[in-house]
Parts: sequence; C-alpha cells; structure tokens
Amino acid sequence: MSQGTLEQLRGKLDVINMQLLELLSERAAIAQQIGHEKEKQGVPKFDPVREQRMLEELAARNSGPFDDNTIRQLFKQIFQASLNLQQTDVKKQLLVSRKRQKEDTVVQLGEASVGGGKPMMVAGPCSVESYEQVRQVAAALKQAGVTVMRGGAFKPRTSPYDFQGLGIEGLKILKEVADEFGLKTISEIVDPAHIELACDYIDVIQIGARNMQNFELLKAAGDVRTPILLKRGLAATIDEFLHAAEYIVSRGNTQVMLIERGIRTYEKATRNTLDISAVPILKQESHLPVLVDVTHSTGRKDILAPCAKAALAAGADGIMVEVHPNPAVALSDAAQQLNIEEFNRFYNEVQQSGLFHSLSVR
Ligand SMILES: C=C(O[C@@H]1C=C(C(=O)O)C=C[C@H]1O)C(=O)O
Repeated sequence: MSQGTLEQLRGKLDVINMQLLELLSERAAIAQQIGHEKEKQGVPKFDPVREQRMLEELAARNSGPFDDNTIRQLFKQIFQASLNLQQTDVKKQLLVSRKRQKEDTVVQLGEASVGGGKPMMVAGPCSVESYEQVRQVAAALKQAGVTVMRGGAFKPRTSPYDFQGLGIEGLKILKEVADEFGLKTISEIVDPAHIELACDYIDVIQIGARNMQNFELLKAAGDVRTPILLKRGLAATIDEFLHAAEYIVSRGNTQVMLIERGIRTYEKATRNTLDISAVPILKQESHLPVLVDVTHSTGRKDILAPCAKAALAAGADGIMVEVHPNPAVALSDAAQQLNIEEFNRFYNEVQQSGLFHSLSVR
C-alpha cells in the first residue's frame, strides 16, 4: 500500500470520526431530553428492557465486519454514557463527599465536638461486663478529662462459644453509669430491630466492622437521628466505606462519624494493618469526622501511643482505645486492652505530643 493510499484512507476515517461525533452528540442530546421527561414522569432512568431490545435489533441488522458481540459492547457503552448524562448530580456525587458539602460535619457529643478541629479521645472497655467494671472505667475517664466512653453490649465474636455480650442489660449499665458521671456513650448495635431501642440508652450507635455492609442495619441507622460511628470493614476499600456511610446519610441521618480500625493484610506483627493513609484520603474525600481505633488496628499495647500520634498527625478527629480495670480477666480482647494506669500514661503521652490541640495550632 502506497503512502498516498494510507493517507487517503486515514482521511476518510477522519471524516467518519467527525460524523460519528456529530451523531453521538445528537443522540446524547436526545437521551438527555428523555432523561428530563422521565424525571417529570417519575420513572427510573435505567431501562434494561429497552436497552436489550435495541441490542437485539442491532445484532440482527449487523452484517459485519464487527461480530455481534463487539457491536453489543460498543452500543452498551453508548447507552451507559447516555444514562450517565441522565443521572442527576445526586446519584453521581455522594452526599458524604466533599464535592457535595465543603464544610466539615461536626457531631456534638456533649462537650466534645467531633470533627470541629479539636481531636477527641474515646475510651472504654471492649465489653460491658458488669456495673462495677464500667463504673471503674468511667471514674478514671472522668478524672482524665475524657467525656466519651465506649463499651460493647452486643459482641459480634468470631467464635459462637466466646462471650457474646450482655445485650440490652449492657446498654442499661452504660446508661446508668454515664448518667452518674456525665459521660456520653458509644456502643455497637448488630440488629436493625435494636436501633430504635438503642437510642434510649446510648448517645452514639456503633456499626461494627463486620457489619459495615449490612445494608438493612445501615438503613435502620439512617432512619434515626442518633449519631452513628461507622467502622471500616476488615476488607473494605475506602470507596465501599464511603458508600456504606452514604446508606445512612441518604436516609437523613447526617450525624455519621467514620472510624478506621485496620484492614486485613498478610502482616502478622499487628492484629490488622492500620491504614494511616485512609485518614487524609477520607478527610479529603468526605466532610464526615474521621477517627482511628488504635486498639483494634494494632492489637498490641506497646505501639498505641505512636499510632495514635500518627493518626492525629494525619488529620484524625479522634482516637478510640480500649480500657479495662483488669484486662487479664476481661471477657473479650484481654491481651490488648489497657489498664487504667496504662491508659493514663498513654493519654498523657498523646496529649503531650501537642497533636491533641485544635487543628489551627497543629
Ligand atoms: C435513552 C434512554 O435511557 C437510557 C439510555 C438508553 C440509551 O442510551 O439508548 C436506553 C435506555 C435507558 O437505560 C431511554 O430510555 O430511551
């Protein structure tokens, strides 16, 4: 083939490209009009039946040289692009995204403004075991100046033979102790049917890592107005994490806090791998407060302080840590909970780092 022929053929393709572009644009404008019409009529934008029919017709009329499947794939791309044009911004940009809301969401928990620029500490036992146990922790937290206490009443345990938590009884203990010491409380709920009831006893409902994609639970959490602490799933990507938060916010509960708790990797030196990069990414991508659970992400007491400092340096709005009056006899997470003295040392070290002051002076 001579150089002249090649140029000539390419010239023809250039002309066809422009014709295709014009046709595609014309088609897209019509799809947009259809989108507006559907909006008015309140019908779904995606119409798989119509798409299927068009694909069949196109394949039937196809006389090559592209095979039928290639034609289907090419046109499916065009349909998808048209559908994207029809989708409103609400669908394309998540409510939890910075694109939708520039200002940080601040969740007020008594004196603590989570996400308001001054990082906060959440501490407490892994599980609520008894009134006395919770009371001892609450007294220590109060003395240390920590105003938000955690404590698990419903425990999603790996083994069904492990302590499963005190259930509603545990929530009642939390409330009684919190009222006595003027603390705010966080506890995990695992059953959508318990969400409303939980609002009577606790100040923040935690959705645990294992339930991050329990969509019925997320929907129930979105239907109440109690703040939610959403833990990142053990193998969840940041995108999946944000979509899980979207389930809650899209149903009207805007008081959502995200918490990184380590992800599962091949590393055995820590229980999970603390994904510190998730903190600045979540802060960039979303306006929701971001906390870091240093206990579950590391599973070891000796590196809690440096990990907490790293989290704060990366922009975390708060740290969560487990404290038990006597970790050796704890019914869950015995090896990784701090005793009260260790907690005080940990908290002092983190505070002395200067990272606990408001963001403006960090
Ligand atoms: C344009 C429409 O909306 C969407 C896009 C289609 C397309 O680009 O052809 C087809 C079906 C719908 O998923 C339509 O319903 O006709």
